[in-house]
Amino acid sequence: METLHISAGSKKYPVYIGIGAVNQLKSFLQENYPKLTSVLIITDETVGKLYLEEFKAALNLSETYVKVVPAGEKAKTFEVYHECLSYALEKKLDRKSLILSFGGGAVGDLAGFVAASYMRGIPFIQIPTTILAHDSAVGGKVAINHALGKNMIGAFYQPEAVFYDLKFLQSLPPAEIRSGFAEVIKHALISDEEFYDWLVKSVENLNSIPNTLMTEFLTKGIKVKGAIVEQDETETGVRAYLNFGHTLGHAIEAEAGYGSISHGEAVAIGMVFALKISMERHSFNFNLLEFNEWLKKLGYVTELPEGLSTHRLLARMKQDKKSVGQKVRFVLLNKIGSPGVEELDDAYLLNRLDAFKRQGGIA
Ligand SMILES: NC(=O)c1ccc[n+]([C@@H]2O[C@H](COP(=O)([O-])OP(=O)(O)OC[C@H]3O[C@@H](n4cnc5c(N)ncnc54)[C@H](O)[C@@H]3O)[C@@H](O)[C@H]2O)c1
Ligand SMILES: O=C(O)C(=O)C[C@@H](O)[C@H](O)[C@H](O)COP(=O)(O)O
Ligand SMILES: [Zn+2]
Repeated sequence: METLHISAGSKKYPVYIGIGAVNQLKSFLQENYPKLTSVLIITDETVGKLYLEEFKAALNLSETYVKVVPAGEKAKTFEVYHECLSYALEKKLDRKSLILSFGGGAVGDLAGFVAASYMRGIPFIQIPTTILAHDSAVGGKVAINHALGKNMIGAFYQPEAVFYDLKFLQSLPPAEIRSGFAEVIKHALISDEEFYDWLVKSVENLNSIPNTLMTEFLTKGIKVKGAIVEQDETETGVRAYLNFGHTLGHAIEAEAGYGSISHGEAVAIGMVFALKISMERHSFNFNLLEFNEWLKKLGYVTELPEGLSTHRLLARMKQDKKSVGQKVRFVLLNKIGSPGVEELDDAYLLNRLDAFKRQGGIA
């Protein structure tokens, strides 16, 4: 079992990683919340069916309520958010209650935002169940989507702890493994060449990742994320680097319709595009062709989904949270491990998007 510590602003919290991590949750609650009045587990239909009974039995607490939300991006809506708040009020949760977010990134983002806003904030704990959530469970970005943009309504609100039990990952379908692994690639690309080279060398397919390898790249990824969050909790500077691949990625998710392409798969396309621009604008010596081939071998699509308008994608990118005065600000790399944020001109971006679309990616 590995334990990391994140210090974000005023909050310092542990991240427990490993098979069986969740078995420590009950004693953590007993030690740290002696006056706990009730617990609300927020989970989704899929995770609930697979693991809720086992999870509740391991917790074995009185005054435990459960809210099951739809799986995937359907959880990150105003309606579901409202339902969770109503449920918490009906069950009389108070400021000594605690929310347990049990699921992937969508559940974590939703449950965290419920916790952040219920009675102006009650504590919550992340119990991630996807590879992707090595990213989303750490760092305190919590949010729901708006038709006009991804994660547009939310807060920075840190969890009390993260219990990352890797046994849950065994039931992930291939598409979710792929989605989550994209954020691992992102963490490698923005942090250091050694991590990136090791990752490319070690991961030749996503079908049967040995536990030791999985633990190693997830732990490395969390370390990269934690180090950045510790420097800049609320994204006034370097935290934007964690958005590498996301400016186009989020635009694709919103344009295609939330949930019709997974977050990680959209980010993978966004990273290919961002790398291409990085190479055009900087003397960045990177083997993009090889990267693109590696992604394809792992099962990623590396071109824009069919039917998306580049004008509309640009309009979405102008609405991105990093934008200032409707000027698109893009995370680019000077080299692996050396990201920066650059303002890009609309006409230039549209031209590059059109070429990316026309050529079917980088080819
Ligand atoms: N807050 C952040 O910093 C941050 C970082 C990255 C991504 N995100 C957000 O996270 C979301 C994507 O995360 P995700 O892919 O984990 O989301 P998710 O919660 O939608 O999970 C993906 C799918 O896998 C299923 N699932 C979850 N755990 C499972 C398991 N153990 N076995 C089988 N199926 C399982 C879910 O039911 C769902 O259908 C996006 O909304 C994205 O915007 C947030
Ligand atoms: O933690 C961050 O900061 C990130 O940007 C991590 C991203 O992987 C994640 O998808 C995040 O939710 C995107 O943030 P947003 O502010 O662009 O919505
Ligand atoms: Zn992301």
